[in-house]
Amino acid sequence: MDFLFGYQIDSLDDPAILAANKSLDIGNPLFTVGGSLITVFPFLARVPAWVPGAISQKRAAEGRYWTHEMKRIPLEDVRRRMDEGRATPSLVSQLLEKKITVGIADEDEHIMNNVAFTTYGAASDTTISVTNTFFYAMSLHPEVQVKAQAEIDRVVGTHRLPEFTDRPSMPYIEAIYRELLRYGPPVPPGVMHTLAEDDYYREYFLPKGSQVFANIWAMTHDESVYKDPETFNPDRFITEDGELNDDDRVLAYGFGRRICVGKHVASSTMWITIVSILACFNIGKAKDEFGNEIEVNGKYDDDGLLVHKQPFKCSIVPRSELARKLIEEAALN
Ligand code: HEM
Repeated sequence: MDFLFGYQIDSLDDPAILAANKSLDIGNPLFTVGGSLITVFPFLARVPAWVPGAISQKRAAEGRYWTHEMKRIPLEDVRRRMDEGRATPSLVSQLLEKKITVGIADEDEHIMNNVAFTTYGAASDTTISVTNTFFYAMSLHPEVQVKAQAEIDRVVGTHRLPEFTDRPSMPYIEAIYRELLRYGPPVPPGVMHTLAEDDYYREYFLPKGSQVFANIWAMTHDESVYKDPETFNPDRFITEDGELNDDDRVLAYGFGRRICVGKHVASSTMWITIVSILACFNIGKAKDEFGNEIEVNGKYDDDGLLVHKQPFKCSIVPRSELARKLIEEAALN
């Protein structure tokens, strides 16, 4: 929101975040085949919302309201701050600036507003889902952390935080990134595509206009490609010589011309998150008041499009005094 609108979020109760969550919670299930009969029988979309049983229309109307709010709140905020001369640079503020100085078409403004909102919707839940899977996987796999931290200490040392220039020298961290997106793709069924022309899949004829899903989950859990697919194992991406193998497809970003346009941002965000956290913290199982380890809840919530880890307890402690200082310095900067 900062990058898009210069909108500062101080709490999860922020009205823009509440509106975004409502919009996505209502909208995501409608997006999937099982989520609404309309996706199976498109003619049902013509049934008015007042008809008894037209649940999807009512949900769609509710979703439209929250989507409108999700766009209105940060947009009005950036306009107000520009009027008061205290807007920070952002995608939308730059466009509105341009509108005042050289003028832009209403259509362009409309597009930019929708791009900013779509980007938020597409970027937030996916990145958060992978981050939660990361904490989950680390709580269960101390041996992965030991290897990762040995690599970080060898390449970065212990007196600074990792930087993007370190990325090529860290095959094991790269393998963790790849394995996270293989093990827990945030959009397991992929996003529905519509065929632009007639096609065949094996002996099946698929007429133009058919809606198809490329099942990301099935591909990333295909036993013939990924042995023991339910196990979190970054080493599957490492060769015997300790180098990265050539499986750099990251299927979790989808396919074709509608492939995730944010995949490079996502890759950088996930990489710096993984490496910075592992540089500074040890993650493990939480303990109860008697010192016994609390089992980690392995379940995910699934709205038919996106999956999110259910809440679980874990322990997150600084690796050392030096790490604590690095964290404090980073927080102050
Ligand atoms: C780990 C993080 C992410 C994952 C796993 C992910 C995954 C996906 C997937 C599966 C699609 C649908 C692709 C298809 O139709 O085949 C998609 C679309 C999209 N993603 Fe991402 N995404 C992530 C992060 C982001 C970020 C950070 C941004 C923006 C900065 C973003 C922006 C978009 C947009 C705008 C689309 C729609 C593209 C279109 O329909 O043409 N995503 N993403």
